[in-house]
Amino acid sequence: MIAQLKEKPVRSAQHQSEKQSIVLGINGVNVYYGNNHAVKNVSMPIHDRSITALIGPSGCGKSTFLRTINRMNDLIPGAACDGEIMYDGINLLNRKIDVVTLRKEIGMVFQRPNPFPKSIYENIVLSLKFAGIRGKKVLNGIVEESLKQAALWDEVKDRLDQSALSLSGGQQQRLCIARALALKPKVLLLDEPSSALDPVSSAKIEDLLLTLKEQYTIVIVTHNMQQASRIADSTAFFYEGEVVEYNDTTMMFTCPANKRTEDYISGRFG
Ligand SMILES: Nc1ncnc2c1ncn2[C@@H]1O[C@H](COP(=O)(O)OP(=O)(O)OP(=O)(O)O)[C@@H](O)[C@H]1O
Repeated sequence: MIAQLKEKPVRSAQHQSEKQSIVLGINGVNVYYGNNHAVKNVSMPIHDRSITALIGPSGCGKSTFLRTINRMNDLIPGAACDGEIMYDGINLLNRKIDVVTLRKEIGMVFQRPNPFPKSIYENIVLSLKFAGIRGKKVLNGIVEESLKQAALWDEVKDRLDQSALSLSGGQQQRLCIARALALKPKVLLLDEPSSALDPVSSAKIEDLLLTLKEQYTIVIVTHNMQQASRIADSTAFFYEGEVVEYNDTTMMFTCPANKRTEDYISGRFG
């Protein structure tokens, strides 16, 4: 039988008191591409309504690990994983879980903005229809709410029927964030979401993430040390597939426990 993910609990004032509870409990996760052991025995907590940054040199397994959380790696031939990613009492790496439901709960935004070649409105509505949400009034409401959450509404409310491709890169990326938010996820995974953007658009994304963390749990891969130090509550330093250090971000950047972390954040390699 296919195990369904449980209904998402309603967020409430009581939920607020659990702010630092663990949303994703990651225990001994390994990921392989054939013989390449890309992620090695990774364990860490991901706390509720916080930003966790994954940093480390190119090829150290950050994106692979991120994609494993919502099972995007399943789509890669030859990829395999083991270990536990516990979410709401369920191991997300269990082959039997419904990945479509999982990806609604744990949404993903990629490095390059990838809107559909459709209108701004359709970009959000298509995912909702796919998720079985119907009714013009309901759909319109969610479109407005998610565009507002992504700090894009004021810029696009008078041109919802225009092509998403007519937006700037930064606007397109905020649209992709709105598209993910429309499905009301609990967790948002972002793989270098501002690396393809200019500094002004990048700053807008950072501001947006700081606002969104009041409601969502965010995990972000970034190459930008300043960005990690500005926005992340916790940071994990990956090196050759392992998490060498995981800590409160301020601690990691001011007082790294490991020499390799220190060398990386001070720009000696990577
Ligand atoms: N689709 C794939 N198929 C096979 N091997 C892959 C695939 N994606 C990544 N790898 C390998 O897995 C290892 C980790 O790569 P990954 O992209 O996760 O690292 P990363 O830290 O995110 O790098 P970057 O910062 O450059 O994006 C590398 O050895 C890479 O070659």
